Amino acid sequence: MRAALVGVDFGQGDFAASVEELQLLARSAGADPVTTITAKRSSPDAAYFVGSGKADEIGLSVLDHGVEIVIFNHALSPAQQRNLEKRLNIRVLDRTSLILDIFAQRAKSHEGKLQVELAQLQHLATRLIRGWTHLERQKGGIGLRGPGETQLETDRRLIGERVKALRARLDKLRKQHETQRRARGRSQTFSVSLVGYTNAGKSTLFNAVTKAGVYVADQLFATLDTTSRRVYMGQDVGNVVISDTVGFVRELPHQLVAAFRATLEETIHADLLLHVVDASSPSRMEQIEQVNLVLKEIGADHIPQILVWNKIDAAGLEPLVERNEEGGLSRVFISAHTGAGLDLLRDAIVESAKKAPGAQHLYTEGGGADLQREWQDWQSQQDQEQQDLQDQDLTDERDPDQADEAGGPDSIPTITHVGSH
Ligand SMILES: Nc1nc2c(ncn2[C@@H]2O[C@H](COP(=O)(O)OP(=O)(O)OP(=O)(O)O)[C@@H](O)[C@H]2O)c(=O)[nH]1
Ligand SMILES: [Mg+2]
Repeated sequence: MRAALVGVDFGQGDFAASVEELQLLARSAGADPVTTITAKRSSPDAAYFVGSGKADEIGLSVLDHGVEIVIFNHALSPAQQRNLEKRLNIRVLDRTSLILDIFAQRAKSHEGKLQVELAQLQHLATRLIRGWTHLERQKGGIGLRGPGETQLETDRRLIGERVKALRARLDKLRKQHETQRRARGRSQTFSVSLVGYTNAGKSTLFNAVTKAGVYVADQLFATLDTTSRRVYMGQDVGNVVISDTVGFVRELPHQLVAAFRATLEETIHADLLLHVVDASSPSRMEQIEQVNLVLKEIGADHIPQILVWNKIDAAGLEPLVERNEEGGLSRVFISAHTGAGLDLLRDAIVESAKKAPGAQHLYTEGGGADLQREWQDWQSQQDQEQQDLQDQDLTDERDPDQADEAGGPDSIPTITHVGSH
């Protein structure tokens, strides 16, 4: 499906990287991005997110490139999405729906599928407005219409019921997990979760570490999900359970974070987080921040964390262990690909396991001088970019053409895409 991508630069973070990431996301969802339209604004336009002039520019681009779908790199309000679809006469997808769609395609387990459906319905519920014609057409369908109820109320009620049922089932699964976790006696086994931005190299590292262990249990724990493995870490520590997890992206939809809480349970209950970072990515600092935001959201921000600077082969760095002023581990430089530094990482895991529980060595509590400098540089760079944007004369016109909020029959929200697959 030929797609036009739209990114608006608000002067926050690395805009080019963010647009590049949208291209990856679009491709992951099965779209073929044929053109990218960018704009610079200080704040979103209420009616179209971009200004109406920009919207028309997108419209021309759609015609020029035979585009079938327009994908925004932002969360659009239901009204903005509707107005854009009306003006451009084409399906418009926002970033949240795009990510939800990728998750829907990837979800393999029963639980994963339930979680995605829940997230999709919750997202859909916010854009439910009058004129949901495909249900309208089935009007009179059995049980679809209660007496005196409008279609909208019926739709809301149906979604609400489904959401409730999904929540109940997920809750039950969560309790089962909890029981299993207790039965495993996880207090005896030190558990490590690999977390990090998508594409940081978590799975590569997971494979490298589980193979690199002196002893690797081939067999997967039935009670863990398929991405957890037991690795023998030597006499002092014994077995350690290592889990690979779902990657994070910036602006991970809130519904998705909530729905995936159960999947991320291994992360919440881990004794140590290896926060894997793509050291060769120019936006690594921003990615670290985004991952930490999600960790906070799922209540895993209190867990000791070691930053794993991965892909040093691509970044031109050497294997290294960096410590904070108190001598705690803060950063380990490795390449999951070449295997460089994996021995250092294994030592770091062993050291953490020996110190646990209690030893907090969150990099946020210091880190080496180099890391601190890197943070400061990045932050002042962010400040500067923000300042530059404010200094500019932003004359993107405001749009008075606020479309009717109630919506007529032609302002139908796009729901085919977010239905379950
Ligand atoms: N050059 C280099 N590439 C690496 C290294 N580690 C991983 N990669 C590459 O980075 C890409 C992403 O690796 P994955 O292991 O799938 O990343 P991930 O973090 O599991 O990604 P998600 O599952 O999408 O969150 C792959 O193309 C890997 O081959 C490394 O140390 N050096
Ligand atoms: Mg992975």
